[in-house]
Amino acid sequence: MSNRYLSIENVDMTFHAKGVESQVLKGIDLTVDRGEYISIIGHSGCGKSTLLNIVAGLTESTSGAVILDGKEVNSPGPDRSVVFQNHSLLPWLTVYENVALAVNKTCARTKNKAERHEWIIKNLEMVGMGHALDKRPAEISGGMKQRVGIARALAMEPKVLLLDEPFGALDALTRAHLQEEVMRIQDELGNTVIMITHDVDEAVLLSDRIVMLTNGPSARIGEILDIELPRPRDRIALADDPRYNHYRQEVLRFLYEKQRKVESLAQRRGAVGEKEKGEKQKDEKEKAKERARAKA
Ligand SMILES: Nc1ncnc2c1ncn2[C@@H]1O[C@H](COP(=O)(O)OP(=O)(O)OP(=O)(O)O)[C@@H](O)[C@H]1O
Repeated sequence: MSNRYLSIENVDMTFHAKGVESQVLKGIDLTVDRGEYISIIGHSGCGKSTLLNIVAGLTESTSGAVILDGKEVNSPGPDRSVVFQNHSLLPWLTVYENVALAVNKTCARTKNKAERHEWIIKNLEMVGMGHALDKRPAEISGGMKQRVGIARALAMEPKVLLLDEPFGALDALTRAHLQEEVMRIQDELGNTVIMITHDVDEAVLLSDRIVMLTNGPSARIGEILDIELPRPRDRIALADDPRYNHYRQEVLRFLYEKQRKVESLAQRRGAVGEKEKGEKQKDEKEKAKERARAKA
């Protein structure tokens, strides 16, 4: 049953930079149910991060609205925590202190000091970082930093977790481990998640729905694919599952079709440009001949 926990309503985004206006998003409509895992996929530069930033309240849309649990989103808030591709941990704080900073801010009224301490440890243990509480970011690997970032985001108990290519900077093995962790945590906590990814397998493995954006400018939602694979999901078993491969093909087909359209548009523009150039050269030659004739 749909409960429209989060709704993105007719969102447009136009940037104005150095006197140039560029429309990035046009008429984005999407509703997300509580506990749903949504991936957003689309070609580079189409506006995925812009859309996520609008939901996060970091960017104000030109028109339209984002409604979360009955309230309009107008600014960043603890009900939406964001994990970026490159960790945003404070380098002078330890792993524990990085999470504590967020927890002390968001749970000051709901948890006493001892409860907050337990909560910080619990969230770090959930992502397998309970052994490194006193390490500073420079002393741990990229994958570990992302784990801490995810623990920090989860510890804030957000209504929506926003993940902007959270595994994009990691090697394949670390990436796979973290995907497993996120699936396990998702099964346990039932978070509502919106994740940007470029990775088709990752999108199919983790999502309930994949939202595919058309190429910009003025990107729209091109298609939405329901991923009806039972959970928990096992990547090895899914590799031979015809449904899994069908979903992969669907996303790839969408991305390649969009790419082909862009290429043929660019070729057409190039051909038109060449034709115009040729005609201009012909005109100039004719004019030069006329001038020569007039002189004679
Ligand atoms: N603050 C801004 N001012 C002007 N233009 C911007 C701003 N932020 C983003 N853009 C432009 O909006 C377009 C979409 O950018 P965005 O980062 O949302 O795309 P994306 O799909 O997330 O890209 P990628 O997959 O490469 O990360 C780009 O052309 C970008 O240059």
